[in-house]
Amino acid sequence: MHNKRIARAKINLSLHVVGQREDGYHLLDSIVAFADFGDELTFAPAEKLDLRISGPFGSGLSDGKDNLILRAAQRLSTGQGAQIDLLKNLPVASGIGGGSADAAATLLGCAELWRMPNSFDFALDLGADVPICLRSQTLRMQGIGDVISPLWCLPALPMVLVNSGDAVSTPEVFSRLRSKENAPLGKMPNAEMTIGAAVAWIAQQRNDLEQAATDIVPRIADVLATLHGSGAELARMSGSGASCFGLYPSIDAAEMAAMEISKRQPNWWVRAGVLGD
Ligand SMILES: C[C@@](CO)(OP(=O)(O)O)[C@H](O)COP(=O)(O)OP(=O)(O)OC[C@H]1O[C@@H](n2ccc(N)nc2=O)[C@H](O)[C@@H]1O
Ligand SMILES: Nc1ncnc2c1ncn2[C@@H]1O[C@H](COP(=O)(O)OP(=O)(O)O)[C@@H](O)[C@H]1O
Repeated sequence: MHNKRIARAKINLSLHVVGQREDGYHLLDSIVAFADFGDELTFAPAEKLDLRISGPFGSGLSDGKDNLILRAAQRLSTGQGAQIDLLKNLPVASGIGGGSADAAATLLGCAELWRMPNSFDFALDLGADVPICLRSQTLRMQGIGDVISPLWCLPALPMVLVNSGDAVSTPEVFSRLRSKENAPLGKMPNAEMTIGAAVAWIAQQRNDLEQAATDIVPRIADVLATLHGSGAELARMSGSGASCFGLYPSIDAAEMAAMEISKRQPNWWVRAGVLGD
């Protein structure tokens, strides 16, 4: 009856802002991949909906109705309850979609517990990143997150993810963006690439939110410089920040770099892992 899910961290390998809708939401063109680590959620039968939170980033996160987990469960429930336990391993409000990944894991976990079909046409209302987190696979995201296409050309990518402890508000970053109409993603290769070719192609793309986020949190520039200094072949911010990732030629190189960064910056959150399906 119980079930357990990993809400994998989402990384925007590139994020182009290509326009703005009349309701203020920005149109994106983004390549998204998922890490092999994330928050851990368990779902068990219960009379009512209840959420318990633990883990390194659990304190300060509300376990009330505003938590995306309870919002997702409430939206799906037709009266059923569940005991949901969250081990919050991912930093909050950090551009890696932890809240959206938790919401997506909750929809899947509760649907299994309640023997309901996996059909969540309301997912986008919970957050722009929830539909992609339901897929948790490498993909291209367009529109505001509602247009999703699979991507086969990227190999598994060794990476290090770093957060300096600075939370950034997504709406604030978007509101500071100077140019709202930028070039879309470059032409996509149609055959699977080597790690080197993939990194070279990703390097030609951009994160259009990086400058606006760095204006709010100047330390993002230090995080990027540290990743470059640790041997990353590419370093970039994810989402609206402030987490940044580096890509490396091998998992050994990524693990060595993570150890080196942790030694130099013991207060930063640093994780080595692999991005891909
Ligand atoms: C920017 C992205 C890129 O993957 O990632 P994060 O930085 O959040 O991880 C996402 O689009 C974020 O998705 P999500 O965090 O679910 O956003 P939402 O809760 O729907 O939106 C929060 C607010 O951000 C702004 N917003 C969000 C998405 C978008 N395409 N345009 C926007 O202008 C709006 O002001 C909105 O009210
Ligand atoms: N389960 C949850 N995990 C993380 N954040 C949550 C959750 N529920 C609600 N939130 C709220 O959602 C906002 C965005 O959080 P998050 O998804 O971590 O950001 P981002 O997409 O930038 O990584 C935060 O301000 C946080 O307070």
